[in-house]
Amino acid sequence: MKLQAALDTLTLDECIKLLEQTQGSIDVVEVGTPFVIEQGMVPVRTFKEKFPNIEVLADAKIMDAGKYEADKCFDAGADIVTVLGVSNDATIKGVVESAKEHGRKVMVDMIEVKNLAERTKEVDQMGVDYICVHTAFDVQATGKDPLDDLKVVNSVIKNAKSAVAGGVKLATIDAIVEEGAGIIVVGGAICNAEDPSAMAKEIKKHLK
Ligand SMILES: O=C([C@H](O)CO)[C@H](O)[C@H](O)COP(=O)(O)O
Repeated sequence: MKLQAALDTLTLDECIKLLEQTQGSIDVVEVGTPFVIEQGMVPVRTFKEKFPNIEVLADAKIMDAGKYEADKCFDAGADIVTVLGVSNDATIKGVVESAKEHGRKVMVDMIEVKNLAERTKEVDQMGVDYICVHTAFDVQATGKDPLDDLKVVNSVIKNAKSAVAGGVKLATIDAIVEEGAGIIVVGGAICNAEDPSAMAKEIKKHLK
């Protein structure tokens, strides 16, 4: 069970400080979508160079031109790239092809997938590594959390590992750990904490 820190709002210097102070706690560092929009692949290259033992995930949320866009992320040093589960199968297969060529991994983000069980079964046949349930940031305010979706995915998944994202925090981590997931993604609960490093270490203690 890995802890993925989703770095969406910190500066590059703040991220580096966090990773230096938490060595051993953060297994996967996510260059979040807002960070990619702001700085492209610069953080991916920087993290890979400075922290070769931490896996780097580029949260590109690819929706089209799967192979072409995934190539860009993997060439920059990403170990894992995200593609949206609502994308066409051809897009997901393109990302998988790129990952196989580079010897890297694919996470399918199931954000806003309506037919979750059905789509999970389909995507699970495409050679992807992780299938991630994800309560959208814009939906979290309604009180929805990703635990029920995680149960759905865990009940049908056969090949890939599950992952979970969307408002995960200290108060909800134990129920998620109990349900089980290959990767637990935590963003705001770490980045917005008074002491992000201490929070990352505390959350890591709850993982199996
Ligand atoms: O992917 C994310 C979101 O769509 C914004 O780009 C976040 O990284 C992901 O949801 C984890 O962050 P938190 O929900 O704040 O834990």
